[in-house]
Amino acid sequence: MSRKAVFLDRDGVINVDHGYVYRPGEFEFIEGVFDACRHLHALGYLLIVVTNQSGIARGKYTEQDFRKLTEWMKDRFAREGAPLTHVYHCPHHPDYGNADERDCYCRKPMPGMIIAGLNDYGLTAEDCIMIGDKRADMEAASAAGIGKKVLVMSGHALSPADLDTADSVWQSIREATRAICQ
Ligand SMILES: O=P(O)(O)OC[C@@H](O)[C@H]1O[C@@H](OP(=O)(O)O)[C@@H](O)[C@@H](O)[C@@H]1O
Ligand SMILES: [Mg+2]
Ligand SMILES: [Zn+2]
Repeated sequence: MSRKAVFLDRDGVINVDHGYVYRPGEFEFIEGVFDACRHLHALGYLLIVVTNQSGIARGKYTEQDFRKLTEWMKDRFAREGAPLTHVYHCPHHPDYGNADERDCYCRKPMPGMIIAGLNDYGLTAEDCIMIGDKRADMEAASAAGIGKKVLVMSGHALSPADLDTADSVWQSIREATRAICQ
């Protein structure tokens, strides 16, 4: 049997994007995210987070701050019966750091984090789903050959051109999952 995953963007999909969130106190889970992820897990999807964290390159918070928040978030998901298999992050931004960091392959819309997940867990890209709140999420998924690209409106404002990059658009991960699991 092929192995499949749902690749989840973090800010705007799992939690409200208050802008460069790095403390549990400011991490506001989006309504229905645990139910949705429990459901996807029960259907045999691995739950893999792929998140741009340019707040690290920008000096807003550190790798250690990010790691602490991630451990806390993973613990919450585990206790809700929806364990996260892996959280990949890109700490870079094109305006900061050395040439390699500025031009990295992991910052979405580049597909590096998704490709790492496909390889690390032996996944079939065509059977996987990406859920994101920005065009960059859809473009990264497309470049990695992900089978289903889903945009949600619980994060950034989306233009008609952005909406065109997705296979389907839903209010939030809750509605997206209901549709996927029908
Ligand atoms: O949505 P994901 O990939 O999980 O994470 C995005 C965040 O790291 C931040 O990404 C920033 O974009 P820039 O990185 O500055 O372009 C802005 O969109 C922030 O509001 C947001 O918090
Ligand atoms: Mg996002
Ligand atoms: Zn990167």
